Amino acid sequence: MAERTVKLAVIPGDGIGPEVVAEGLKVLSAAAPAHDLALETTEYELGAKRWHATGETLPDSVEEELRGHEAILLGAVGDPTVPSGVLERGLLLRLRFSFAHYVNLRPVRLYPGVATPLAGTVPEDIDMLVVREGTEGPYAGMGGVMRKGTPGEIATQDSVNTRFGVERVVRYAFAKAAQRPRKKLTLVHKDNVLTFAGELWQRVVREVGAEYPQVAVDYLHVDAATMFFVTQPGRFDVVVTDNLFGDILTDLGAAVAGGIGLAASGNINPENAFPSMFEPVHGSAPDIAGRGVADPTATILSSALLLDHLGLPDAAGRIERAVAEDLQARAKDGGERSTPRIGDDIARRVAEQG
Ligand SMILES: NC(=O)C1=CN([C@@H]2O[C@H](COP(=O)(O)OP(=O)(O)OC[C@H]3O[C@@H](n4cnc5c(N)ncnc54)[C@H](O)[C@@H]3O)[C@@H](O)[C@H]2O)C=CC1
Ligand SMILES: CC(C)CC(=O)C(=O)O
Ligand SMILES: [Mg+2]
Repeated sequence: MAERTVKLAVIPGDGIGPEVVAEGLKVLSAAAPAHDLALETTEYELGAKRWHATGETLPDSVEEELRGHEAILLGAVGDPTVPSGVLERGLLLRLRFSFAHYVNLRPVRLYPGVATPLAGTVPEDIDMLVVREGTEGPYAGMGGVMRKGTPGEIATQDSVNTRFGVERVVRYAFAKAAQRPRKKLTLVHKDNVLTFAGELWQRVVREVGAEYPQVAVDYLHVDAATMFFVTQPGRFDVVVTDNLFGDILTDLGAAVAGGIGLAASGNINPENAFPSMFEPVHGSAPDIAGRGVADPTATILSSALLLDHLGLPDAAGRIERAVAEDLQARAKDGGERSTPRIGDDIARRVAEQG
């Protein structure tokens, strides 16, 4: 009998979601025996297919069931046959909001051997942790449309920034920065224009920062930050930012660190009052879905974040090492591999480790 059973909910979702999630599960299963783990997975069919069949995005009863799991592994949601936002808001954001995933944790790390478009232009020591706020900002869903369809139409989309919401994510970011060797935190915002929200973020960072004198604090406007992600990525250690800025910055971070197919994320409820949810940074990529060409590495690394969050850092480290080895091997032979083949190769490296 395994020492620990991990109760995992799996939402493959749309597009390449099911393809990459299958590889994430393959690698998790390969890692489990060496750490005396058993995986008890329950798969939920949510996404475009269910919406077309029933009109449902996330029934209350399913949300309730998900609540009973230790963690959720998600592929991606969104499909060209469904109006934009229906699944993204009705399923993904609903889960992030309902389960208080106020930390959207997105490591941006350039692994040895991985090609970056920055090659030869800047020092390529990229190792940052983007702590994106996950439940507020312009994603909150506040706003509306007036005089729709008329020449005087006005659409507003408010950014919600509560003291409570900002402080809890800033506290998490400082705690992370204090644990890392470089102990640096950069707040990214736009306080020269978004003055109300920006001033709140600045004040909270100042106040919480006083409790962390060992952490050096920097501030960048988001436009300048995008430039420095490309021209000086080494200046970033922990980045804390709002929901929208963090969304945009982490696709850019993925691009400079070897591509969107490698970028992992966790939607975390640090208090474990609700299950945290792990997913690649990328979306459902309908342009390549069903062809077996999606890179599952982002989902595999997200599975490692999942294990780490569940207090299983050794098992997480096993997966990360296997991915690092696989990325080194790719750098040498460079051949194209299918989605399941990459999963097989990483699972084999996971199993082969002593
Ligand atoms: N967390 C989620 O579920 C997210 C869902 N979406 C949804 O996904 C759909 C497509 O959105 P896009 O803006 O096109 O973003 P996307 O991330 O799905 O795709 C952007 C580009 O990256 C490529 N790509 C993505 N993942 C890849 C992988 N693993 N391997 C190789 N190439 C990969 C795609 O082929 C595409 O060319 C939309 O419905 C969108 O709303 C978008 C982002 C996040
Ligand atoms: C609601 C999602 C589609 C937002 C997104 O792009 C992301 O979380 O990366
Ligand atoms: Mg995104």
